[in-house]
Amino acid sequence: MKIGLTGGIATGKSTVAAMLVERGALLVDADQVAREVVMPGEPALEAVASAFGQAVIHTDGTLNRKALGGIVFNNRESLAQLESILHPAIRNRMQQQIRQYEEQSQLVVADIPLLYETGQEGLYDGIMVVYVPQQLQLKRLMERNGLPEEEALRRIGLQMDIEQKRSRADWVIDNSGSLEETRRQVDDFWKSKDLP
Ligand SMILES: CC(C)(COP(=O)(O)OP(=O)(O)OC[C@H]1O[C@@H](n2cnc3c(N)ncnc32)[C@H](O)[C@@H]1O)[C@@H](O)C(=O)NCCC(=O)NCCS
Ligand SMILES: Nc1ncnc2c1ncn2[C@@H]1O[C@H](COP(=O)(O)OP(=O)(O)OP(=O)(O)O)[C@@H](O)[C@H]1O
Repeated sequence: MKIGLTGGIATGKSTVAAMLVERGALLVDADQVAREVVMPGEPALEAVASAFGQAVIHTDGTLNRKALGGIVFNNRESLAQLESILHPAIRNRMQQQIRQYEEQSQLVVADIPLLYETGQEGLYDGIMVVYVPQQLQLKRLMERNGLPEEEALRRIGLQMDIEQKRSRADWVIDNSGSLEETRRQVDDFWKSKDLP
């Protein structure tokens, strides 16, 4: 079985993914794959450099993620342009990894922040949404990334509303309580699927 794992920025996808991995799932992480496709020598990095200029490339040839984030998270058109370069490469690489992992584990989890935004529900047997109310999402994002409220709200606003994601989910993990409470819900999911 392969499931998609999503939620909003800082709602706890990585936290829940780690719990699923502890129980034996194999994980494919879109944020990590997004880093792999822009390693030096990759065609996507060349395309990013042509589109955004040398200011987004460090002198050692690696991507300056902070500089690029500063551009695209403040300008929707630039973000759309970056996505049109990266998303096909990310999606291809993820599907390859998922096919390999399916031979090795009964549960493959694909952690994809923009799963609904990019219409990928149909690729999975079901979708798990990691949910916290927006106020708590804002608080955790500000604390983790050291962002001022205005900037954190802007980043949240770039994604589909978390309530909407929750209502579309096959399984909801409510991560607004303690980590123990979250782990209990992950365990319940595991048992409900008769996983080993
Ligand atoms: C702009 C980049 C270089 C900034 O890198 P940085 O290391 O600062 O952030 P990181 O990649 O860890 O992302 C942090 C969070 O930002 C959010 N985010 C990232 N990309 C996007 C996007 N296109 N739209 C909305 N939110 C996004 C996600 O919730 C993500 O978990 C990077 O986010 C990127 O390459 N984004 C485009 C690729 C993409 O869409 N990735 C999302 C997974 S499909
Ligand atoms: N149940 C919880 N209680 C308290 N803090 C939590 C809980 N779950 C997660 N956190 C904290 O909230 C922050 C966001 O969690 P996490 O990094 O797992 O989210 P994410 O959805 O993977 O984020 P992103 O979209 O940015 O990749 C982290 O600092 C994490 O330590």
